[in-house]
Amino acid sequence: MNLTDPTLFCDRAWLGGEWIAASGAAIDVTDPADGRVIARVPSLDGGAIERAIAAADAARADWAARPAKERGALLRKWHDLILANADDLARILTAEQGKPLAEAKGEIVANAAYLEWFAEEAKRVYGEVIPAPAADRRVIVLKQPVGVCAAITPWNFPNGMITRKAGPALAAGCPIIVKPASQTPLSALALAVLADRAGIPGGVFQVVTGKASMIGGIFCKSPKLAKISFTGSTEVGRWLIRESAEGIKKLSLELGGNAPFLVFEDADLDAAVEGAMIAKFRNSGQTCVCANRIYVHESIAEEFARRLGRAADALRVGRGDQPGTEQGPLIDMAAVEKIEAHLQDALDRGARLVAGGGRHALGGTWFQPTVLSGVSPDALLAREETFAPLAAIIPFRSEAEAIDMANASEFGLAAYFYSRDLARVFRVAERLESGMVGINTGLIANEAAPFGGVKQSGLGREGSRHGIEEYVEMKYLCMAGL
Ligand SMILES: NC(=O)C1=CN([C@@H]2O[C@H](COP(=O)(O)OP(=O)(O)OC[C@H]3O[C@@H](n4cnc5c(N)ncnc54)[C@H](OP(=O)(O)O)[C@@H]3O)[C@@H](O)[C@H]2O)C=CC1
Ligand SMILES: O=C(O)[C@H](O)CS(=O)(=O)O
Repeated sequence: MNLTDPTLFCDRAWLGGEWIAASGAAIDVTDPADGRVIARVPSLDGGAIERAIAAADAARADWAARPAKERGALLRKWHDLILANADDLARILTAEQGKPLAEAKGEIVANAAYLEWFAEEAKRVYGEVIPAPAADRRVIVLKQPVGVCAAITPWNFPNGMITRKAGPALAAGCPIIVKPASQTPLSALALAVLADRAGIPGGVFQVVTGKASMIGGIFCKSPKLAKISFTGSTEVGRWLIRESAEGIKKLSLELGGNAPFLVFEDADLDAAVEGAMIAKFRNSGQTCVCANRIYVHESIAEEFARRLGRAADALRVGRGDQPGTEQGPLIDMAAVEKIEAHLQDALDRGARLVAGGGRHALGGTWFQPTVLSGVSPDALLAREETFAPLAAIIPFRSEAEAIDMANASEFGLAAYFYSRDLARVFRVAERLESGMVGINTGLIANEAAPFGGVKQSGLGREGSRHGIEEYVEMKYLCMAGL
């Protein structure tokens, strides 16, 4: 990997301030570009997970009692170390996840910004003094950390999904235990090396690796653990709700999406194509906010398809660590099989192939950036998240029809639309059923904005001043006889 600092490549779990090497059961970490095993990380047993929770619980009071400014300073130091080591972190990320190096570095830098943001927000967790209904009373609201938290994170953003959760948790005064995806634990462990270097206590930020259902089960049942923040599939999100029901855990869930992308007849077509390329093909189509259903007004649908197809054909497909690569491999063969099923279903229902259309000549899990036009609104891909580089163009006749089709989904994470008509911009933005709407842009996430969904796309928000509220409880003090 040619790391400037080889100590960032770490294959041990970070538990209570100790590095735990694999002894017995282990998880192979592979490079999706060639299937080569690049590391083996421990598959911890239940006892180790309980020890991590105990270590977090032991660290809880001291961490919560530290002045917010001090917690913020440590977060800031961690942020600075991440930026200083961004090139190495990007190499590790690309090796285990496959995305192009430039995108990997983009993920790291853009999401380190959440640490910087919450380092500042730590100082602004304000309580309230509320005018009381009686003269002898005072109503005061304190905001206090919820307690020990766990984060379960996915493989598509192995670095960013951790800083987005750890930033607000640590800022609010909560220790956090991270269970990264088994396919991409090395980015999480590199972050732990830097957290330790920044001076964040061992029990306050931990990374455990192992069997997901076992670890998730312990998180859900432990009375010492107050909250779980999860990003991943809706299926696992539902499972976490069920498993944690007994102990009434707090949950933040960032689940599946099925983003509609609407292009109206008054749109700037070049801008819409550029936005669709980002919203569809970033991370090879493996983001939860990826455009999955592209609805284009029938008067411009063919022209839009032609331009999008040309742009998709021009994408440079290759290994993420090769200069100039714009599209890396998919994470695994299951992802390849899913895109094939969605593609075949759309073709069977009459769609026309504009670009790509199958596995890439590179073999493995590479897939050609693919564009379809004339897709039926009933196609499988209109109902299920494809999570792969398949852009499906579905023509529409009227604004009302476009909005109805966009909202005909149980998901509601992101939506996008392109229009230059100001009245339409407000009308459509207000009617779309999603937590986030990109208007004349295909890129919406940033640390200052509340990221999250409605309907079955999840619960809670990450980023912005609202993000830290997920990690604090209100306590109301009722003062009488004054
Ligand atoms: N919202 C988003 O950003 C994401 C959405 N997805 C969607 O989900 C689909 C499937 O992807 P997949 O990776 O399987 O997603 P999962 O939801 O299975 O995985 C996400 C995380 O949850 C963990 N996990 C899996 N099962 C459990 C469990 N029972 N209890 C606790 N944690 C668990 C995984 O661990 P482990 O890796 O060890 O199994 C991983 O850390 C994708 O095709 C996509 O549609 C996927 C990833 C991110
Ligand atoms: O897949 C996700 O979780 C997000 O889409 C990542 S991003 O859009 O915020 O970069």
